[in-house]
Amino acid sequence: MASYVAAVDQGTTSTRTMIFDHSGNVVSVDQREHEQIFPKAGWVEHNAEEIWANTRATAAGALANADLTAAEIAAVGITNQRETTLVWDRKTGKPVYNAIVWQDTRTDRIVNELGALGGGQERYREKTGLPLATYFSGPKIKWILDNVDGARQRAEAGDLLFGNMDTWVLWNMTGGPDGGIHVTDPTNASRTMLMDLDTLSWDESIAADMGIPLSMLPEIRSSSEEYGKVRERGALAGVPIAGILGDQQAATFGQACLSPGEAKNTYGTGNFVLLNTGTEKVLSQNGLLTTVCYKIGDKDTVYALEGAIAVTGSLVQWLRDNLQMITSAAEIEEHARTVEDNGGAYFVPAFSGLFAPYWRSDARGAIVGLTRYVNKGHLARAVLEATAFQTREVIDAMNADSGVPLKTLKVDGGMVVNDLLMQFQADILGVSVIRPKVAETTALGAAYAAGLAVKYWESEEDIRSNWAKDKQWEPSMDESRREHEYHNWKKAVTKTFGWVETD
Ligand SMILES: Nc1ncnc2c1ncn2[C@@H]1O[C@H](COP(=O)(O)OP(=O)(O)O)[C@@H](O)[C@H]1O
Ligand SMILES: O=P(O)(O)OC[C@H](O)CO
Repeated sequence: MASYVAAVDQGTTSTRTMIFDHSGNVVSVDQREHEQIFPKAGWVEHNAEEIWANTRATAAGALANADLTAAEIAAVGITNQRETTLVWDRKTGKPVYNAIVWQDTRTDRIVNELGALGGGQERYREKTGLPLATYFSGPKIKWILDNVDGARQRAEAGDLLFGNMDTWVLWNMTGGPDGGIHVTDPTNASRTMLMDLDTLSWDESIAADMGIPLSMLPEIRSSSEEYGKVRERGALAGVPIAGILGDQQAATFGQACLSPGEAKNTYGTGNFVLLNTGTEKVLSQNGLLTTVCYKIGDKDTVYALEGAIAVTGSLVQWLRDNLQMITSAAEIEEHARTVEDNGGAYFVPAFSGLFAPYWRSDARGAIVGLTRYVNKGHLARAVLEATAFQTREVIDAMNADSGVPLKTLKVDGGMVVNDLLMQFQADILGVSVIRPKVAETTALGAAYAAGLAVKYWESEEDIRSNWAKDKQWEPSMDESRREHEYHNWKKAVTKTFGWVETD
């Protein structure tokens, strides 16, 4: 048996390949960022060919960094930014348009039109577990077919393929136009708004309403099984590709949230809280998504409730790149530490409208509570606090849906190195916040899915026993201040509603 398992993590801002050992420790990593393309206000795109080039480069880089060969890798898993939508030509492998990213709001009008059809919002919520929103893939596919010259005819003729980034990476890794396999898993498919959550198959009537030919949709397989082998020319040539999980579900798996009631929060470009609800599909009454958590081989499907928050770490990036107020993401903590509190300022980053629990596409960002007193330190604090307040809102919704208040929160992602944020998170939630030793839980989760399929790991118990705590933050804010701050935050949120006037 080969000694390691690899994972490709195709994220919103970068692509990395990581290699893990049997204890779940990181043996090697290679990472490349890709361009964020903003053609118009509210539009966000990626160049899919750049992403595929970065995938190839990081696979080779990760092997080289640890002086390994493909023969030492037992399996590779794929995890990815979810919902981001690509349509390409099956014969040439060329995308017909850039990938439309999950944060993109151009499908506003399409979403409103779909809501006006028979069944409206309720039909989508019951079948797919999702509210009608610009976030999901189906309306993005429709936009491409409606707006790219000739795309609809080519799709109807069977010449075009759709995929999220898992499918794009898998298809290319297994040969592209030369025998590439066109497959996805239920965690990704559950974010397209085209999959029936009970049957885990494409819903023909929803696809028909969106004008999407079924022939362009990938086959839905489980999250953990051998789909194919890496093509001979690839750095990982011959290695079985044996796991696919959307990145937030992968982090849930990598955090060993394997029993109902266990939850994690990933702090990346956005924040995503997932609560394992077991084999029961719970429909939220409080603005959360119902989604597939994972499906391991032919075992029963495990579901989750999800609080998806569009803008958290990307607000820090915005401060760095658009305002040049900081030169690195880490610098925000230094500024925030120059002051005791937010000075009365609250920053609601509704750049893509508001996701959970509001689902308001008419909201846009606002900073409220400004006076002459407010300085750079206060704003830095308000930026970090926005992440923690938004998390509190989705955890409150989860507690209301499940009826069982969360006692601890496992955290991971790029922002959890920020000590001030983690302490404020524990304070504003009133629960302990726990960071694991291996914070790369997304890639690790995909590696586990792949390693389980090839018997590199025996069972999910291995995942539990590999998990270890690094650091824990306990709440220290008094109750009245906590509730006062949270009240102000909720008031600030209402100020962003209705900014965009859609007809
Ligand atoms: N020290 C820090 N404090 C606050 N935010 C940070 C810090 N370091 C990184 N970030 C934020 O974390 C995000 C990157 O996290 P990552 O998990 O790599 O994101 P993704 O997987 O979404 O691409 C960026 O948006 C960045 O602004
Ligand atoms: O790539 P991330 O970590 O920003 O995650 C993006 C989510 O999957 C979007 O739903």
